[in-house]
Amino acid sequence: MASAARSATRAFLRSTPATSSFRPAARSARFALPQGFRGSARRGYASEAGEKKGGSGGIFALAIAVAGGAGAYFYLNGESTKGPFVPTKEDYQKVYDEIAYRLANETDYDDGSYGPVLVRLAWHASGTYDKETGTGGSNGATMRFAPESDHGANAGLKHARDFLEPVKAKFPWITYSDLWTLAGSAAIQELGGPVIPWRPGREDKDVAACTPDGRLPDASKDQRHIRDIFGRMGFDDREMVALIGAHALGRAHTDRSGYEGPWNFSPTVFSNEFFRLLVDEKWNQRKWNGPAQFTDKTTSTLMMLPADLALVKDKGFKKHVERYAKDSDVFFKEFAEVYVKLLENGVPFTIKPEDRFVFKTSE
Ligand code: HEM
Repeated sequence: MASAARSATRAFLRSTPATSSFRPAARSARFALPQGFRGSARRGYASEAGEKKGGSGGIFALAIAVAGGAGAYFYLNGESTKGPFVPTKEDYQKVYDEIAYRLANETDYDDGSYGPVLVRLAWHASGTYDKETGTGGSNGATMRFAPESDHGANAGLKHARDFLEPVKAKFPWITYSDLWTLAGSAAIQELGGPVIPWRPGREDKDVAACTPDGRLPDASKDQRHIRDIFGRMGFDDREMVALIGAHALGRAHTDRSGYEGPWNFSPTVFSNEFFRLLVDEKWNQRKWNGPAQFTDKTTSTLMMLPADLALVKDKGFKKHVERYAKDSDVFFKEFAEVYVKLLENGVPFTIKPEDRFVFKTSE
């Protein structure tokens, strides 16, 4: 398990902040400049960022154009020998390392990790996809703008967006939509989950591309609603169940969704615990003033949403819940496949699926 997950879990169990681990790999990533950000190209970037121009080279950055899905920057700084900056897999690994570094060190949040809320950001950015119209999805990062940022379902995701701002500042060539999805993949890996192959190619869109409210699931609803919402994105029963298994991570917050509590005792470790508890535990309706939710009979400290319990009420869903509860390897494999699909729906990639990047998880 990655050290971020381990330290965050300790923090949750002891309710004390985890000591941050300082890894040499992450440390070098922190100070590394991406390929192409040296010499004149770097000056071009500095000038774009508003720093004072200097030297005799004249205008350093005449134009910056984002080329194609790869998010390549052209630095037309008067030195025609310099080509466009096209990020390589190694450049994206540096972005991954920076996110992993921040996850390991920014532990004064929730149960000790921003990982779960990053997974939710990537999901809500992607889960607006409509296969009929081709609208929504991760290609656009339109949650940067109101009204989408103010949609009830997106409450609390500013924490995740703000967490990633320093990463965007350090690697300005990456689009927000690539950054948010890469962060979702990185968080799954760093919290002990499966490898999530990833490819770049998303472009940021403007406010006009914001999706209408109501495309994300409503936790108070049942299996019919789940099939409507996830069917619209192109998922089948098995894929829907696997995806919702991400509720092994994180917790609900009264000031965000109105619900409260974690789904299991290790909310910063990716596991099949969500399914095991759905099958093995008895869930009673919680008596409180908040919205209808369920609590475990054994400790009364855990939580299930009405939509979570629909997964064991419905026969078509339940058989997958039981498969995943029994076999964590099967869950990890099928989750990885469907999370990749979620993050890629509607994106016009130029990179082929077989050339997806596999990022190295932190030691
Ligand atoms: C029927 C489908 C789903 C419903 C109704 C649902 C609903 C919710 C709700 C109400 C919360 C609590 C938000 C808060 O108060 O902070 C939440 C959290 C979360 N959801 Fe879902 N969700 C669904 C599917 C998914 C999927 C497909 C994923 C990822 C693949 C996911 C990942 C997460 C994560 C990681 C959290 C924890 C966030 C945190 O700790 O801040 N959910 N979800």
